[in-house]
Amino acid sequence: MATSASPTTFSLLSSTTNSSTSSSSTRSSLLHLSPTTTSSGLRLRSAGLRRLGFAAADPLLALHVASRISSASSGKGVRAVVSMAKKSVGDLTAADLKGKRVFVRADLNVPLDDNQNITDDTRIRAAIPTIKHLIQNGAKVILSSHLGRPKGVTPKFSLAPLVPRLSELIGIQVVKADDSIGPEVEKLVASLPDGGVLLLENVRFYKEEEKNDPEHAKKLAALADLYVNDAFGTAHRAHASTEGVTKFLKPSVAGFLLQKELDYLVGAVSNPKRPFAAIVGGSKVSSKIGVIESLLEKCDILLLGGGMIFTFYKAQGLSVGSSLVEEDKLDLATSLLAKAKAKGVSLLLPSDVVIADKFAPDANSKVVPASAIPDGWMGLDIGPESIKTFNEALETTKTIIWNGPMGVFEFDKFAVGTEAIAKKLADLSGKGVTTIIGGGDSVAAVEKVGVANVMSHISTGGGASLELLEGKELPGVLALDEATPVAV
Ligand SMILES: Nc1ncnc2c1ncn2[C@@H]1O[C@H](COP(=O)(O)OP(=O)(O)O)[C@@H](O)[C@H]1O
Ligand SMILES: O=C(OP(=O)(O)O)[C@H](O)COP(=O)(O)O
Repeated sequence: MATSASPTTFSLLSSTTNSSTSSSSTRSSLLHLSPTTTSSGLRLRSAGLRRLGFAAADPLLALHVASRISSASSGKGVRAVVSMAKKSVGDLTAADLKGKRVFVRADLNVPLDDNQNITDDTRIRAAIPTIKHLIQNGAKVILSSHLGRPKGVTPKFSLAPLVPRLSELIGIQVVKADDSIGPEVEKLVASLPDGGVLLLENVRFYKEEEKNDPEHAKKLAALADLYVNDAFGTAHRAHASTEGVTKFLKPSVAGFLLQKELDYLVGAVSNPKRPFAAIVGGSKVSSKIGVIESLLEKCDILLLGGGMIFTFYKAQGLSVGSSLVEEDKLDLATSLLAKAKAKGVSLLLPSDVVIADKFAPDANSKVVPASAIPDGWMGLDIGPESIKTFNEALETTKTIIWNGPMGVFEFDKFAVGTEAIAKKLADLSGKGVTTIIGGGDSVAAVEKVGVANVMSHISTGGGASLELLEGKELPGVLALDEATPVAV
């Protein structure tokens, strides 16, 4: 849990704020605020928080944040709150941008099918407002992203398939580099016209990217004059292109998408309407299972699906056949089950699963109880009984955050659980429940069902939104320049 010792953090509030008694703790913080609050102080606080989107969302929450930062910075509350806002790309005008080379880190990690076709372009569309603002103000945009988790140069993880869609959405032909650093890239940058866009090759083709190697970050930075981070989906990674590069480029500012995501998620999830449910699935078990611990501090109901569940089953002594399992997380799974019980959180694991005899769209499949997965079979979706139980649990909620599909939804046979949950959330959204979907594949699933537009918020970051929910600081955000304090 982040303590917000630094006044410049951009994380969610502490567990006291997010506890089931959040509204009363918010009020008590307000009372604590009053002795140090002057009327001008309040105005400054409000101004700083409005920049983050708090004031419109919830004045009580806004003041609570002010109070918390105020106490964390020993009497320098007003200055701290104002400085907490990050400088925005919207603060940069033509005077700052014309003719300048701007390194834009986006998260263009979109799903591709076997023929390299984009199956969901949400993340590309989300990156467009920042790119357009820059080119309309005469900047030369050097656009970068990762795709997947390649080990070295891997053609199937090239960003080349993204060029046509990017060009169409931006409205100009995007030039593609075959590398992300080096003399060839430098030549392309030098020939880029004002208002032009150069897409670098997958930044993860260099292992130095994920190591956040300073020398590598310096090479990336050498391509540009200033930096914009708009990669919310990767803001929880301290990599060379998300964090290291900021040490060498000034100003380093937040893009519109990054700001929009933070504004919504910090506001909605720090003080959720209760009961508050989280649904966690997908395949990134090792990076998400840890999040469950802190979700147990914040949620009333926790539903688990996807590849996540088999580690829990195995930890309970069940056989899981050849399903996805993280052997080194078995003890953690056991302790999480115990913790949920102790905390009175309703942690639901699917009672039945759809199993397959191979990982393929044409696999033979059948529904079995979770306790009866035979050897040689793997669980690829939640079963009908589980869908019913999950739907009933969700009926009782007021806020739901969902990250990670319930099954291998890319194969029609194993998409039923994910689609049922997507439809249920759409239905509840129509009834006033706050529904937040995070993660590349989860969003793709919701798009596939055609219900994305009815959800309260579609987040381009799965892991990032969960870490924000945990109260962790996002390194990609922390590294950015603070906004200049505004006089009110
Ligand atoms: N039971 C399962 N076994 C293996 N993979 C699964 C299972 N359930 C879901 N998945 C896979 O999880 C992937 C998405 O996981 P993840 O990246 O964690 O989600 P997100 O991108 O929404 O954060 C999908 O490609 C899906 O096929
Ligand atoms: O797809 C992503 O994260 P997500 O699956 O948690 O939404 C981001 O692009 C980050 O990718 P990473 O988890 O390989 O660092």
